[in-house]
Amino acid sequence: MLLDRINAVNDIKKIDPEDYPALAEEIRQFLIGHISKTGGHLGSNLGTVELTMALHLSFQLPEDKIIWDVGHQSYTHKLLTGRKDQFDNLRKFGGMSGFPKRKESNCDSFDTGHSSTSISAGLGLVKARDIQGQKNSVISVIGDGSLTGGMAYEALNNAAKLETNFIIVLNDNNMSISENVGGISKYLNNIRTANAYLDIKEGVYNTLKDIPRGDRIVEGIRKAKSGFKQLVVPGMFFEDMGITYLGPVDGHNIPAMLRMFQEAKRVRNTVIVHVITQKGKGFEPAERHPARFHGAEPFDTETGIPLNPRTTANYTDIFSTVMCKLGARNEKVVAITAAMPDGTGLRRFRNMYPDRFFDVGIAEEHAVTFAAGLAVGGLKPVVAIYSSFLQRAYDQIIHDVCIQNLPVVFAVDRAGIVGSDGETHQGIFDLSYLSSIPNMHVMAPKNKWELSDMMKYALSLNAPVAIRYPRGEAYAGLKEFRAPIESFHAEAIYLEKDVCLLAVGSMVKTAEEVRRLIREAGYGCSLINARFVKPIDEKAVEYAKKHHGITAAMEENVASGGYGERVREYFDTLPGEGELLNFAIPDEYVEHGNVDLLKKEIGIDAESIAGAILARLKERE
Ligand SMILES: Cc1ncc(C[n+]2csc(CCOP(=O)(O)OP(=O)(O)O)c2C)c(N)n1
Ligand SMILES: CC(=O)[C@@H](O)[C@H](O)COP(=O)(O)O
Ligand SMILES: [Mg+2]
Repeated sequence: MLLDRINAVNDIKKIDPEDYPALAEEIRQFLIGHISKTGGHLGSNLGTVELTMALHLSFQLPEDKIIWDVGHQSYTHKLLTGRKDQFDNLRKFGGMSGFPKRKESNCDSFDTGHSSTSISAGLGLVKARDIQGQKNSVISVIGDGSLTGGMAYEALNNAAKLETNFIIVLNDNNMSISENVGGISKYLNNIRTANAYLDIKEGVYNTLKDIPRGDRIVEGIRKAKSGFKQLVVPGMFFEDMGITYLGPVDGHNIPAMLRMFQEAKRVRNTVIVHVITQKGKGFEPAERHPARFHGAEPFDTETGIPLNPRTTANYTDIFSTVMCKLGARNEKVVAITAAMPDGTGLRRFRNMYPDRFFDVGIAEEHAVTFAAGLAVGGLKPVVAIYSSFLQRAYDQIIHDVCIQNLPVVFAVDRAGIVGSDGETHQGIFDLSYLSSIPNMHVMAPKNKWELSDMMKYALSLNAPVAIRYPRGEAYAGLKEFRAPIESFHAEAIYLEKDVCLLAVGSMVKTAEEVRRLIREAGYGCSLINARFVKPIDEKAVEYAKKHHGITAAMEENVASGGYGERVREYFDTLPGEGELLNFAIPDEYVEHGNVDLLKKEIGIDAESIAGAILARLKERE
């Protein structure tokens, strides 16, 4: 096996060039074999095998710096930098991350996870290099999807005036997670098509040259080609900015890329190398369904069929269904996604109401201000964005939506611990960052029915509302508790003495288990579903304080600025013996791993919470 000879960075340079195709094939089989068991970002990694090999052959790591945009395509890079043995624990708690991590390897030069950051970070590394008189290369690898993000253009604008070498590799597979969208995607498509056209022409020239008077015909065509070239010359958009454009080059042809990277190294300014790759290459199901294999759960390597198909609805499914119903009821309802029509469940809405659906690309900031414009224009926008990606649009939420008190509904998916994607993707800040904004309403459903009810309620409010719900299975318990949503009121589920649990969203399910354990220990226990995190229901807090024992505020969010802190602000002003304990995520980042395991680690699982409450009750007795 060629892979057996790759145990450390730069070992690839010892491989005979004739063996590169065989090595690429071994890497593909390795990735398919491992990701089929652990899950992970399959399609993007299969597409970048040769590209990564060419980069590692052309540059000297760790001195040269490669920055992987998003970082979900960095598995081959991990393999080629001595991390082969860690793939069994890919994205598992304590195991190797699915993204580049500087703490994991000195060959990972910048941590990523969110898109469109690589050019800014790369430019920073270039400037740091130049100021310190260093000579290394800096290479930012960005996908065509990530090139729809505004930050990439801010960085290109800045990089255009550079007078030293900075290499940007545009990894163009004509896909974001789903189909790529917008003007830039169309522009890149034109380059690809024109390139294919020019290739065909080369074939025609060669044939014509061999026939009588063929030379003169070829000359005529060349002239026509020049005119054509003026219209569609590859990369003029970048060239006009002052950035050198090279390519396009076949991203599965290692010798061609090696030549291109040598040329790129000689450029004395910012240079874009446009590389064409195929997402999912080498695994037929992923080639046919690139969106499905973008982020894969464990699957059968023969068929690509998931090993553990889902049998229950998740919150995204519920949101998807309710959006279709709301769209039918009210034609002013419009839906916006930032490049996640599948992840957010909006594809069905798009299929039913294509004119009222907008995929704006990986552009969360724009999505929010665009929604504000739609609201001012008289429509009812619903913006569906994952909790951690919505962090991008904080100013837009304040400046464009909330100051004007506009009726924009934020469907905040993946709120809470998301699991294997780790630090960059945990949705653990939204309750804090949203609750601190005047005019904003923040809600969280306890179960699948409540998500539907909250969506309907949110659209009836003439103000900004955020509804946050977690990744994964929608809770189907507590069905019998479905009191209508009333403005800013919590929902009483069980009322007893001793202990009172005030739980937010996903934590209501945990609270049921906490309550069971507390009652088993001989205490009474109330359970209140908070429903609103902002404004908080003060009556519920007053009721909680009447318990002489412990009140526990429970949330899947950081403690700082979260629900518990808001409760405490009021709780401490009230008379009574009761004591408040906050159960939330401590002031640290939560790494990747199984969700239940992570909750246990940080002490927000049922056993930990019940144990802490019972211990405190005993101390008080
Ligand atoms: C700010 C932000 N929004 C959304 C995402 C989710 N996301 C991850 S990869 C991806 C598509 C990236 O497309 P591209 O850069 O072309 O890479 P490919 O997956 O095609 O390899 C998206 C939308 C993200 N990581 N960061
Ligand atoms: C890399 C990235 O940001 C996305 O692919 C993300 O991993 C999707 O997460 P979900 O699997 O929760 O949709
Ligand atoms: Mg792409």
